[in-house]
Amino acid sequence: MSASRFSPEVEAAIREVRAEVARLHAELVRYGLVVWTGGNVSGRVPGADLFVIKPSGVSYDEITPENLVLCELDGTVVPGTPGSERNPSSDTAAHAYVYRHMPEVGGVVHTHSSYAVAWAARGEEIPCVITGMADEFGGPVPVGPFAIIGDDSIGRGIVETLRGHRSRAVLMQNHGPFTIGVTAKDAVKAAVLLEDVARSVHLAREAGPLIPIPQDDIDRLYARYQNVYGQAEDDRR
Ligand SMILES: O=C(CO)[C@@H](O)[C@@H](O)COP(=O)(O)O
Repeated sequence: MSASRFSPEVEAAIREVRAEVARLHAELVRYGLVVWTGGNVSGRVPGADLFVIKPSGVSYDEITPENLVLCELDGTVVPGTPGSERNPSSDTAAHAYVYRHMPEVGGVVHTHSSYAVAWAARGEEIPCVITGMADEFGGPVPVGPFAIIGDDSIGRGIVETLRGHRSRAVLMQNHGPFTIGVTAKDAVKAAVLLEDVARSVHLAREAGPLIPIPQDDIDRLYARYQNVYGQAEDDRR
C-alpha cells in the first residue's frame, strides 16, 4: 500500500468532507434546485489547502464519496486520490477562487434553481421585503457580473460581490445562484432558502407593489436569527 501523502488527521478530514459533500448533492435534488447534472457542491477540507468537489457531468444518483474529486486550492486535481481519474466540476475554478480569497468560507454551492435564475436573467437583485430574507440574508440578495465559465471570472465576481456583504447568495447575471457558507451544509441551506425567497418575492410582486422592511428592522431580524435562532452547536455560531 502506498504511503499516504497526508497526515492521518487530514486523511480523516478528507473522508468526512467526502461523505458530507456526497450527501449534500442529494439535498439539491430533494429540494428541486437542479435538473440533470446542473449544479455542484464543494467543501473545504479543514486544516488543509484542499477541497472536494463534484465530478463534472456525473448524474446525481451516481455521486459517491469516492468519486468526488479532491483538489488543491488552485483547482488542480490531487493525483492518485479517489476520483482523480475524473474531470472535476466545470465550476472548479470558481469554487477554488472563493476558497483562496475568502478563508472563512467552508462550502460553495451552485444551482440553476428556477426562480433565482429568473432574477439573475433580469440582472435584478431580490429586494428584502420578507422577514425570512432579513433573517437569512440580512438584506437584498445581490447580483454579480455576467461572467463566462472557463477562468477566474465567475469566482472573482462571486468574491467581489459577497466580500463584506451579509448575503451568502449571489445571483450571477444571466447564469444563476452561487452560495457560500461556513460549511458545505451552510452553503446548501443558503441555496435552499434563496430559491424559497426568490419564488415568494416573485409571486408577491406579480400580485402588487412590494412593501420594503425598514433597515433597522432588517438589522434586528438578522442579528436575532444569526445569534439566537436554532441551537448553540449550529454551523453558523
Ligand atoms: O452552470 C454550469 C457551469 O457554470 C453547469 O455546467 C454546472 O451547473 C454543472 O457543471 P458540472 O457538472 O459541475 O461540471
